[in-house]
Amino acid sequence: MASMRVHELAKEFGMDSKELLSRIQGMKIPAKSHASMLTDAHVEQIRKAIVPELSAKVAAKIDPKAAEVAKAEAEKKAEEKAEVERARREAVERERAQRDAERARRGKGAGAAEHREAPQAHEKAKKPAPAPVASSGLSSLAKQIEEQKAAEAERRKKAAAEARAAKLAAEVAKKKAVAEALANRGAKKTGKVVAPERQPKKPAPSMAPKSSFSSLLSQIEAENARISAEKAAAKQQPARPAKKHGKAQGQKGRAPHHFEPDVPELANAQGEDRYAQMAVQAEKLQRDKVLADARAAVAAATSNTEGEGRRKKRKEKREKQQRERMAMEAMERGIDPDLVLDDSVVEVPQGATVGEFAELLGVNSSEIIKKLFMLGQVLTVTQTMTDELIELIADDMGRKVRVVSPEEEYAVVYNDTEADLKPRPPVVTVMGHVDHGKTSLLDAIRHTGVAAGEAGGITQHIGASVVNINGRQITFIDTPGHEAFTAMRARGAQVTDVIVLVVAADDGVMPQTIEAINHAKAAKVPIVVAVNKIDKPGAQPDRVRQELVEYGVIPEEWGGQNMFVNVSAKQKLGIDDLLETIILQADVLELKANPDALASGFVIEANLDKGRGPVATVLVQRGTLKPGDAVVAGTSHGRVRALVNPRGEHAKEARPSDPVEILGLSSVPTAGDEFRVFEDERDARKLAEERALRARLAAQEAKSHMSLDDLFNRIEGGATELNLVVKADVQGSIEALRDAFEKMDQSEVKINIIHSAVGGVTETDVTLAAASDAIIIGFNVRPTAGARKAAEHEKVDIRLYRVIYQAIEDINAARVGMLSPEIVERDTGSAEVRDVFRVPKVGNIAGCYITEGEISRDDKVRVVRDSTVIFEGKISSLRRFKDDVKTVKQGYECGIGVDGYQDIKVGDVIEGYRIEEVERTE
Ligand SMILES: Nc1nc2c(ncn2[C@@H]2O[C@H](COP(=O)(O)OP(=O)(O)OP(=O)(O)O)[C@@H](O)[C@H]2O)c(=O)[nH]1
Repeated sequence: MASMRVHELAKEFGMDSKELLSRIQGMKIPAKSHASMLTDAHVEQIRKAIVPELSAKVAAKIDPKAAEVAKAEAEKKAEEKAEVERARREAVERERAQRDAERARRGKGAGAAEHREAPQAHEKAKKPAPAPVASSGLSSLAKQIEEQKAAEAERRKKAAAEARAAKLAAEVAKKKAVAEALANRGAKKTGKVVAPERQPKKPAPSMAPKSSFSSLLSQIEAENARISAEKAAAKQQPARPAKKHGKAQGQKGRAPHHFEPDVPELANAQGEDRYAQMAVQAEKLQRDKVLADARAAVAAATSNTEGEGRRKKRKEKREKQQRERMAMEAMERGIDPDLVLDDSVVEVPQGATVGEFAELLGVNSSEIIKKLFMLGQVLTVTQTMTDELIELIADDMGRKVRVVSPEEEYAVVYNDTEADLKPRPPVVTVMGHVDHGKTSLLDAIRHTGVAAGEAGGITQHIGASVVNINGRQITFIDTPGHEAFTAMRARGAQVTDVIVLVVAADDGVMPQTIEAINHAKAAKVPIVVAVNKIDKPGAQPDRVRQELVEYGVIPEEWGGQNMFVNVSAKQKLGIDDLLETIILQADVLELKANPDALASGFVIEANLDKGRGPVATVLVQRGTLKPGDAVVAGTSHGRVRALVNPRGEHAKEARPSDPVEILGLSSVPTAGDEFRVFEDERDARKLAEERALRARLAAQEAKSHMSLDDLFNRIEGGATELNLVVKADVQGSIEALRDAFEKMDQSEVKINIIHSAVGGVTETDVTLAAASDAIIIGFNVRPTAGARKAAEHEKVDIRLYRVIYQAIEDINAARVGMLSPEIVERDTGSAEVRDVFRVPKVGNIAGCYITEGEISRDDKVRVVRDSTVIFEGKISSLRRFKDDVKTVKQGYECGIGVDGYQDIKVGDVIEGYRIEEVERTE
C-alpha cells in the first residue's frame, strides 16, 4: 500500500485517532483529520516515533498479561460471537417447533384444549407487539453497554497505552452481555420469538423496513384483539362442548364462534404463514439493522464519501492540504491567511484583462468597463488592468479581491524548522578569464586522489561533479564561467554557494576576471580566489592579490573577506588546499537543507539523448529525490525512471546538493528550470501544463525589462534605481560616462553601473542585464548576433551610442519622460569578410559572404572587428562576379568596397543599415 490514513495507523497502534492526530500534528506532519492520508515516509516517521513509546508503555503496564489477555479475549470474542448466533438460531428454531406442535394439536381438533391453548399460542405471538420485556431487556442491555462504554472511556483516560486492551475488553463484555441477554430471554420465554421480540423497538428507526414492520405490528395487534375477545367469550361459556362441535356451533353465527373457528383456520392457513413470515421478517429486519449499523460504522470510519468514489475523496484531500499549505505560505509571506483562505476573496492574477477580471467576478465585462469609464479609465475587454484598478473596481462592487503575482502563484514556501535542517555540501562554480585555467582546474579537482593513469573515465559528464575531501563532499558545476552562471540566475536559479575565481598568476586581473567579480557580487555569492599557474616562471601571485583589491576582492590576511589559495592546475599543486578552503568557506555559510521532504531544486543541464530520451541533470536543493518520483521540471514532467550519479552509476537517491541525471521526463527542460517532486503525478502534469501555457503567454506578451523608454513610467511607479551595463571600445569612454553620471542629479533615481567593460555587447551582458533589470549602453561597439537575439527574446534594452553626451542626454530625457523621437539604425544585413582583393585604382575589395539579411548598394555600412565598430561609412561598390548589383541576399557571395576604408581584413564583419526615425509610443 502506498499510503495510510491516520485512523488506520491509529488502529494499528491501538490508539485513539484523535490522540494520534494530535501527535502527528505535533510532529509537523500535514494531517487534518482521522481520514487524512499519510505518505509512506510520514508513516515510517510516525512509526519510528510512536512504536517504541507504545511498546515501552505496553511492557510497563500491560505485560506480561497483555498478550495473553488479548489472545484469550480474541478467542473468547470469536466463541461468543458464534454463541450469540447459535442462541439466536436456536430461539427461532424453538419458536418454530412450538408453533408446529401447536398447529398439530389444533389440527387434531382438541376443542377445549384449543380454547385454553389458543390464547396462549396467541399470547406467544402477541408478545412481540407490545414488547414490554423486550424494551426492558434492551434498556438494561443499553445500560450495560453504556456502563461498558463509560468504563472504557475511563480506562482510556487512565492509560492511553492500555486503550487497545480496554477496547477489546469492552467489546468482549458487550458481546457477552448481548449473548447473555439473548440466552436469558431464550430461557425465560422458552424460545418465544426471540427475533420478533426485539423488532418493535429496533427496526423502528430504520427506513426501508418501516412499512412492512408497521403492517406486521397491526397484524399482531389485530390478533391480540381477537384473542382477548375470544377469552372474554370463553369466560361467559365455560362449559363449552367438545371441540368437534365447536365448528358447528360456530356456524350458528355467535360472535365468539365467529372468531373461534377462524383462529385455527387462520393459524393453519394464513396465520401459520403469517407467523412464519413474521419470524422471517423479524429476522430480516434484525439483519437489516445490523447491516445498516455496520455500514454506518464503516462509513464513519472511512469518511462518508467512500461510496462516492475515490476521486472525490482525493480531491477533498488535496483541497484540504492546499488550504493548509496556503495558510502557512500566506503567513510566511506576511499575507493575512484569512484573505487567502476566505472563499469570498477572489484571486485575480496580476495583469488580468478586463474580460478575465469580469469572468472571475462573475459579472458582465460591460459593467466593469462602465465603472472604469466612470473612473476616467477607458479600457477595452482585452486590455490589462493595473493592481490598483482591480482593487478599486472590486471595492466599488463590494467584492473582496487579492491580486496574485505570477511569482506568488508559483512560489513555494517551505516550512522547515531548525530541527528539519541538516548540513549540506557546498555547490561551487568556477569562473575566470579566458585561458586562466578554469577547465584545467576543474579537471585537476575531479581527479584529486586519483593516479594520473586512471584519469579520464572517472567522471561522466552530467553537468556537475562531486569530489570528496576528508569525508566532506563538494559539488562542482561543470560549466565554468559566468555565462552559464548568470544565465541560470536570470532564470531565478540560485544554485551556487561559492565561486572559485581563477586568476592566472602570470597574467593577473583581466576583463573577464572583473566581469566574473561583478556577476558574483550581483548574485551575492562569496568568492574564493584560486591564483593559478604558480608553477610558471613569471608568476606573481601577490600582484594578483593587489590587483583584486581594486575590485573589492580583498585577501583575508589583509583584513578582507576573501580566501586566496595559490594553485597550479597543471602540476596539481595546492588543489587539496583549495578544496579545504572551499569547505572552510562553506562552514562559514552554514549551509543547510531539509533532506526529509519531497525533492526540489534546479535543472543544470538537459539534452535529448538518442537512446534514453530527455535527460536532465538536476541539482537537488531540498528533500531527497528517488526513482519513481513524480517530477515537474519547467514545462516538462514525468516519473523518474532512473537516477544516474556523476560516476555514471544508477543511484537510489539524491540528497541536497547532489547533482543527478534524471530519466523519464516528457520533454527536455531548460537549464535553470526549477524542478519539484509531487506526491501525485497529476499535480505534476498540471503544473507543467500551466507553466507551458504561461510560457506561451509570456512569449506573446514578453514582459520587458527596464528600458529607457519605460524609465519615466518606472520612476512614476516607484522605481528608484537605474542599473546599467556599459560596454565601450575604450576604457576612456566608460570613465567619461561614469564621471558624467556622478555629476548628475541622482536624488530621484540612482544610477548604478553594475558592470562595465571594453568590448562588444555579448550574450552574457544581456543575461546579466536581464537578471538585474538593467539597460545596456554601448559606445562604438556592437552586439554580437547571439546578444541581439537574446536581447530581443529577453526584452533587454540595448542602447548604442557614438558619443557620450548622446547617452547622457537620453538618460536625462528618459528620467523626465521626454525622450525625443528615436533615431534608429535599422540593420539590413551582415556580411563576413572571407578574402581581400586588391583591385588596382579602386583599392581593397572585401570578398564577402552574406550571413544575414541582405545588403544594398545604398546602405550605410559599419566595419566591425571583434565586436567593435572600427569604421562607418558608405558602400563604394557592390559586385557579384564583376557585375554591379543593387542588392545581395543571404547565402550569396559578393565583393564589397567600403568608401574611404582600405584596412579591411579577413574575419571583419560588414554590417549594412539604414537610419530611420521612430515616433515614441508612450
Ligand atoms: N603552466 C601552467 N599552465 C596551466 C595551468 N593551468 C592551466 N594551464 C594552461 O593554460 C591553458 C588554458 O587552460 P584552460 O584550462 O583551458 O583555461 P580555461 O580558463 O578553461 O580556458 P577557456 O575555457 O578558454 O576559458 C592551457 O594550455 C593549460 O594547459 C597551470 O597551473 N600551470
